[in-house]
Amino acid sequence: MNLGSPDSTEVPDVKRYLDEFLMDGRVIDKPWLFRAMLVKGIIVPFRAPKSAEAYKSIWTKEGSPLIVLSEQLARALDQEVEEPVVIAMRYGTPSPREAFDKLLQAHPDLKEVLLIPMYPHYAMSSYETAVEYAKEQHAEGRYPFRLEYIKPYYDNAEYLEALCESIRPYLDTDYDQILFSYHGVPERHIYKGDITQQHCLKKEGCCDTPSAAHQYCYRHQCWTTTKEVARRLGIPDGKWGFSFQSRLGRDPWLQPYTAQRLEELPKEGVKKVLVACPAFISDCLETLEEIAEEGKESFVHAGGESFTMIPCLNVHPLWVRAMATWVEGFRAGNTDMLQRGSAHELVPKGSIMDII
Ligand SMILES: C=CC1=C(C)c2cc3[nH]c(cc4nc(cc5[nH]c(cc1n2)c(C)c5CCC(=O)O)C(CCC(=O)O)=C4C)c(C)c3C=C
Ligand SMILES: [Fe+2]
Ligand SMILES: [Fe+2]
Repeated sequence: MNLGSPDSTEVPDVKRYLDEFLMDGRVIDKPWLFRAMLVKGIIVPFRAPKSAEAYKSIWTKEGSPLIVLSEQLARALDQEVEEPVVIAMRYGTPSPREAFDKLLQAHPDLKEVLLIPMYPHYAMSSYETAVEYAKEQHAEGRYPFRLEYIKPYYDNAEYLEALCESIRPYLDTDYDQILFSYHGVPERHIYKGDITQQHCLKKEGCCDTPSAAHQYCYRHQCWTTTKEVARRLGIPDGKWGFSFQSRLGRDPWLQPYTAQRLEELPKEGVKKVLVACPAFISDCLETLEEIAEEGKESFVHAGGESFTMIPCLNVHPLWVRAMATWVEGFRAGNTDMLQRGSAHELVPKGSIMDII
């Protein structure tokens, strides 16, 4: 299950998509009336034409890269495992319901479905909203099969191996720094998801200090993936960086901001940069347009000489194998990779509960 894209690059389709996306209370966590006025009155009308132009610059003849690559990944996994594989999207199509119906039509005796979120890290606005939406649609449809889902895999050995191998060839080139750029979230989301309510962004070095909060802390999980990849690939300190992209609005989001770092790096002597985006499994608008087009332009404009975006895992054979290993484990009754519960159920009332 991935995020989803508009049906086409036409402004009305982009408007419909942005409306569904941004009216999600786990993405813009404001009271419904305020959110509706903000999203329908300001963000969608102003953003849709710009987003449509951005989508046009990455769209392929088969459609949105995110959907096309998700479909290719499903086909590759289908070849690797005995079980049938279909895709679902959080916004747009195919919805989890359409995916469940398709599976059930072809396999009327279906007993269990395993959902693999295309998000290695837990965030209220990505992993949690996808899983909760699939759970809702599963319950509403009264399907005769059980639904289980893979937990965030930011520190999973098979995932990290695939990610490292997808990056390794680029490290043989002449580069000054590799920047790990993750999709950002508002800092507020991190405070809300802290099940201890006293750890995240409240203590110096919180992401390196053991805490029960880390099970649901997006920043900790992105930090862990970065440190593990750097360690496994032997990238020396000073040759890697960590930042967050795609900020929307004026509230503080996780920092440092990728856009700002790409302008600062040439002045710090980093003239040749590699950028990896591990929050995304499939290349999409945020990697192909925001990083490879806009990010490159601002880096070069600030004095950078060479900019290389490392593709996402997409259909990398080791990534397909990693997923196949989880499916095979599930088939054998191993529950290690299954998610149980969500931050949404654990944080004290008066925080995440407020958003609904
Ligand atoms: C408040 C706004 C947003 C939050 C929070 C957010 C979190 C978040 N998003 C992804 C993954 C993707 N986001 C993508 C596009 C996108 N994201 C937002 C806003 C927020 N995302 C918008 C408005 C858009 C649409 C495009 C635009 O107008 O900028 C995509 C790409 C989709 C595609 O079709 O290619 C992905 C993927 C994560 C992982 C995340 C939290 C961790
Ligand atoms: Fe996003
Ligand atoms: Fe944290």
